[in-house]
Amino acid sequence: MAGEAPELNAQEKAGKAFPVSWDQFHRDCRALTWRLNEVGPFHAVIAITRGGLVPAAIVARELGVRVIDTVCIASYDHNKQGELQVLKGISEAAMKLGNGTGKGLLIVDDLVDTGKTGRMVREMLPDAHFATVYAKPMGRPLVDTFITEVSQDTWIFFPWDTALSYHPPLRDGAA
Ligand SMILES: O=P(O)(O)OC[C@H]1O[C@H](OP(=O)(O)OP(=O)(O)O)[C@H](O)[C@@H]1O
Ligand code: HPA
Ligand SMILES: [Mg+2]
Repeated sequence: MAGEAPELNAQEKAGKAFPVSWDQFHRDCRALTWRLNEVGPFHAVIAITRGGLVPAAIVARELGVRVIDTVCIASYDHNKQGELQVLKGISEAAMKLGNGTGKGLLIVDDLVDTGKTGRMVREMLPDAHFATVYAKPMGRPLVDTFITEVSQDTWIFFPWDTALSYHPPLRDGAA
């Protein structure tokens, strides 16, 4: 409608960009594992797909955990959050390993932003340990262990969503 402010998506609201390289991400996952090593051992890792798959693989490798399950949740269409959709729940085998409550299980995701996704998985596994590589203030209280906090108005660009590209020099008007 005329005069109404257009709805801003998360990235437009964010404004600040925090690009993460593969190398940085790998180092941050290793740093996360150092902290998790003090908390475990864990019977299994539960990756929140898709973003949690990459850190879950690295963390599981470092911790020597061979059982990895997924909980498949979609909410962001590019950078705008919609309704949460559980596309696949936690498997019966993983549920059994966590005694039905998640005890001894490690949930891994790439980040918490509003915390909606994390909250949903916590409800499924209330006694599990929840770890993310990055955290924004709104989601932070939901996470047991994380490595780097960024402000709520920052948008994190993960290496699997980005590519190297030409950047014009400052004198040609680059920001
Ligand atoms: O704390 P929240 O505001 O809920 O946001 C965090 C979630 O959003 C992203 O997943 P997304 O739904 O984009 O799916 P993807 O992992 O498949 O990219 C990210 O990987 C987290 O899982
Ligand atoms: N970056 C990438 N994906 C996301 C973010 C973010 O900052 N917040 C929620 N999903
Ligand atoms: Mg995700």
